Amino acid sequence: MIHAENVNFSYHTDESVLKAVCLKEEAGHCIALLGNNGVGKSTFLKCFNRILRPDSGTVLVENLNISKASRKEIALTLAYVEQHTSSGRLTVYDTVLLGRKPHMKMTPSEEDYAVVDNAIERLHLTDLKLRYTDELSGGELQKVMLARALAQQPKVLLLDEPTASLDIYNQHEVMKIAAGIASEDNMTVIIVIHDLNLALKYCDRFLLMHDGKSFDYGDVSVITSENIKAVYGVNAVITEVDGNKIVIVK
Ligand SMILES: Nc1ncnc2c1ncn2[C@@H]1O[C@H](COP(=O)(O)OP(=O)(O)OP(=O)(O)O)[C@@H](O)[C@H]1O
Repeated sequence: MIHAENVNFSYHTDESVLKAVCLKEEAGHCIALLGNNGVGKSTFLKCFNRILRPDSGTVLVENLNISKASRKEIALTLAYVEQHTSSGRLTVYDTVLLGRKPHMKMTPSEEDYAVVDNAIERLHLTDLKLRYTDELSGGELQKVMLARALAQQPKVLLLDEPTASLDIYNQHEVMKIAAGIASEDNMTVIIVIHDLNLALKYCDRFLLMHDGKSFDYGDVSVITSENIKAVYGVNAVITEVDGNKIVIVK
């Protein structure tokens, strides 16, 4: 279970970026974090995993209070793939192996290697595993960082625009994998995403943010023309294709 309660944050100015943001959910859901540019989605993810310290409010993952947890406890609980990934000069394999750091003793165990192999296979990176990360395309690197986060075996996976630099095939691949991780591994996956139709196809919960606040939260029923107008300021119609809701901006 995750529970973010009344999370407030400002960046050294009087202006609040997050205003009492709340999010409570059982494990096993893939949650889309939606809202317009600058509304505070990335800031919320960073407050969630204590890269930033909220001014007030709490974040609980199961019984762990993130504001009081050690760095090791946080690394065993939360994995985060940031929006703009960069890499040093390591192979893909060694980069993914870094995800095992919180679990590792002095040297990697057989289990560590098995988890890394599994993450690499799950992201279809086997052919790239001996390549250096600074020689990959942006989309390939994005998938490597997701594999590293998976290798961490967290309870909560935080993904900031994971599909931003991916082609249409890989956008769907990554979202399918993210949704699969949530349902099959009983993990909570929180994804900042701008593409509403990708979110609708793969996520089962939606947090709509507006003006630094949680505007609405719930299953697919919260994606309505009214909410889209209120949050994004655009007129949209909602229709269905093959049982999936889709949004068409008028
Ligand atoms: N390091 C920082 N210092 C000061 N202000 C910041 C900093 N990072 C972000 N902000 C501001 O905080 C607000 C929220 O930014 P944030 O990146 O969380 O928004 P977002 O919803 O993720 O946006 P986008 O969809 O464009 O990625 C914005 O007004 C932004 O300018």
